[in-house]
Amino acid sequence: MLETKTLVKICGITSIEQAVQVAELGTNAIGIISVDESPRYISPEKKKIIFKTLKDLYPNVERVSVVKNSPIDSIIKGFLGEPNETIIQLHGDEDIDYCQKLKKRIPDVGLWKAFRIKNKKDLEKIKPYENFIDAILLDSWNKETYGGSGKRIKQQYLEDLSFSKPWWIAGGVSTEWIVEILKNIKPNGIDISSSVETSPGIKDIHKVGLIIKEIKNTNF
Ligand SMILES: O=C(O)c1ccccc1NCC(=O)[C@H](O)[C@H](O)COP(=O)(O)O
Repeated sequence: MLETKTLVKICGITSIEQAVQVAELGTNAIGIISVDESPRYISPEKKKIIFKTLKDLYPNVERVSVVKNSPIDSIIKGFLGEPNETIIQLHGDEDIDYCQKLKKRIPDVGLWKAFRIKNKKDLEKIKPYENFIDAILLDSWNKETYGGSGKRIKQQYLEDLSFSKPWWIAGGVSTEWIVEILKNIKPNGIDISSSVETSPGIKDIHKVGLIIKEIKNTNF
């Protein structure tokens, strides 16, 4: 039987140097935060340079723009011409109508929808979206920020999950949690940010290497 490897996304990259180092370590996706209140926010101009560099050097690494409740026109404007991103990750309260409208405007860019899970009921909101998005990302809920909090989703909400689209786990993922995630939760991908940082937006490349290696080398 062919083994399917769990994918890795390193999110909140803010420089070309770190984008290239992280790509070299074997990540499958790199996220850039286009949410202006985030300490990891970078401008459309800088994002364009980073994604263009990744596109040229590591074309197989997904280039993910993370946005939150942005008007569709401002997402398109933020491309500064042709998009260099391969994925838009909607990390706010975007509804299905918004997803459909955005997809119509940019059919060649993948659409991932993040759901911030506060309770069991939040999981029930996902199914209706499934036909209108390309992947699901489950993140934790907290009142201070929409993402990058370092907080985990409660374990009890992560049992027996099944979706018709590939899904990613996010929120407080660190090396201590990887075995449990791979053995029992079994997402298609793992999204990591603050556990591998020295400060918001600055990654500890050694830690990034260790966690990617652990994910890629652990088999169940
Ligand atoms: O990272 C941010 O600062 C951020 C701000 C606003 C919306 C989304 C944001 N990040 C989205 C991500 O995909 C993060 O990787 C995800 O929330 C997990 O972060 P962490 O808990 O720090 O691993």
